[in-house]
Formats: sequence, C-alpha cells, structure tokens
Amino acid sequence: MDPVSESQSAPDREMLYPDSAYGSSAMDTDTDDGHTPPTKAITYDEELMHKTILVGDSGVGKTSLLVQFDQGKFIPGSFSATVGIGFTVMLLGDSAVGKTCLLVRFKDGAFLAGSFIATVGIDFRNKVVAVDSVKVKLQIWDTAGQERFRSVTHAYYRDAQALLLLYDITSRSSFDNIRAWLTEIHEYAQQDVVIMLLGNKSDMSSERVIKREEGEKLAREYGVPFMETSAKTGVNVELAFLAVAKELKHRCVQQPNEPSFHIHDYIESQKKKTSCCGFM
Ligand SMILES: Nc1nc2c(ncn2[C@@H]2O[C@H](COP(=O)(O)OP(=O)(O)OP(=O)(O)O)[C@@H](O)[C@H]2O)c(=O)[nH]1
Repeated sequence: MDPVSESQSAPDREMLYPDSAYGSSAMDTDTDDGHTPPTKAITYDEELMHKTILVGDSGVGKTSLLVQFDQGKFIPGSFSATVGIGFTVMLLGDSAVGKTCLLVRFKDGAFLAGSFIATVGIDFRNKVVAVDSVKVKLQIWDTAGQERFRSVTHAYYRDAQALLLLYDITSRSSFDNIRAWLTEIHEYAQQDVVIMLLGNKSDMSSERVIKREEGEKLAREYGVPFMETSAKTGVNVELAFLAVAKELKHRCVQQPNEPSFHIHDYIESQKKKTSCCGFM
C-alpha cells in the first residue's frame, strides 16, 4: 500500500460555534491556532451542522485552500490530483475503546499515549490508499462514544459506506454493548453498509477480559468480519482499513475477468501471511 495523506477541518468546530455562517469564522475561534476565543457565551447546538463544498477546475487550489484553512500552512509544489473514487468509513464503539487512536495510527503511524481526551461530536480525516493500483480516498469519521453525543452521530450513519465497530478487549461492558451498537447500525445505517468488528488494545494481554474466541463468535453470529487490533503497536490496523477499502472498491469498480472479492477470505489470508512471517 502506498498511502498519500490528506487532512480536513473538523466539523465539530462548526457545531461548537453555531453562529459562524462560514468556515473562516469558525477558524477564528480556534484557540489551538493561537486565536482569541470568542467573548460571547458558547452555546452547544447538537443538531446544527453544515457542509461547505469546494468546487472548481483541477489545479485551481481547492485542496491548498482547505489545508491553509485547516492547518494554517501552504504546501508548495505538492500538487497531486484528488482522486475520483472515495468512500466514507465511520468508527463506532463505546468511549475510550480507542477509535481516535486507531485513526491516528492509520493516518499518521503514531500512537496517542497519555491522557485520554474524549472526542466531541465527530471529527474526520482523509487518507488515500492504493487498492490494486487504483487510488481510493477514505474519509474516516471518528465519532464520540459518549452517550450524550449519540443524536449527533446518528445523523452521519446513513452517509457511511463502511463501519468499523470497536470494543476494548480489557473492557467487558464495551464488548457487551456491541449488540446495542449493531441494533443502532441496523436502524440508522444503509442496508448494505460494510461492517467490521474490531477488538482493540490487543497489546494489553495481561488485562484482557474478552477472549479472542468470544469476539470471533459474536462476529460469526452477525456475519461480519473480525480481527483484533492494537492502535499502540499497529497490529492489524492497516489491514482493517485496507480490507474495507478493497471491499468497497470491488463493489464500485469490477474489472472484467477480475475475480470477485470476499472480505472474510482476504482477512484470513492476510492474517495467515502476517503470522507466518512474524510481521507486525
Ligand atoms: N494499550 C493501548 N491503549 C490504547 C489503545 N488504543 C487506545 N488506547 C488508549 O485508550 C484511551 C482511549 O483512546 P481513544 O482513542 O481516545 O478512545 P475513543 O474510543 O476515541 O474515545 P471517545 O472519543 O470518547 O469515543 C487512551 O488513553 C489511549 O491511549 C491500544 O491499542 N492499546
């Protein structure tokens, strides 16, 4: 896989500052960038969201404008045409199971150790991966696991083509809640959405309370692929995202004479490969 990374602004900024009609106003209020916070009281409107779409010919600077807005910098001489095939992948699961860490591991190859900062509402990042030499852009939505944000995240389910549903192998309650998450998914998501169950924090073997077999059994019951991951060590993180990207790409672009793709078989074959070679 040859990843080409991009990032985009976090829409939760707009949700936190509902009076901003456009993104620039939201940017001004972002204290991370050293700007002065708004003097008026911030009211949090869970229902409010908006999308801004940049349109224009290839090469006019849409991506650069977005990077400048999001990161406050300009990346000269780095033109790479935005790819035409893209999918939305959403991360779901209880608070603290490791959704943000999984995304950061996949996007930046790093682990967010230390103090835990719960996601507010929803955040998103883009990453382009090569699937069978086709560039596929994954827009990955990182949702807040906390109950109080549920009404915000429900609104996004229907736009997702794939869902990565996480539990923490050291937390019985996060595993027990998977059935409730699957009920919500069936209620709010598209019928043909790709779902994958992930048992995260597989590096924490001494604190494990959910056996791998329990995860496998639950996944079989719901007919979804399963693997254990670790955002800390990186085990199976790329495999999870790549398997989903491959499944979505094959559904969308099937070349003549190309063998059909089966996500379960692909995952099993890749797991065998990595275990026999001792990779990751
Ligand atoms: N050992 C270990 N710790 C992890 C792993 N993934 C996440 N963590 C830790 O678990 C805590 C929660 O991680 P987050 O990624 O913020 O959890 P989250 O699911 O995004 O939580 P919400 O934003 O509240 O929904 C953090 O302290 C992480 O450092 C992992 O694979 N291994």
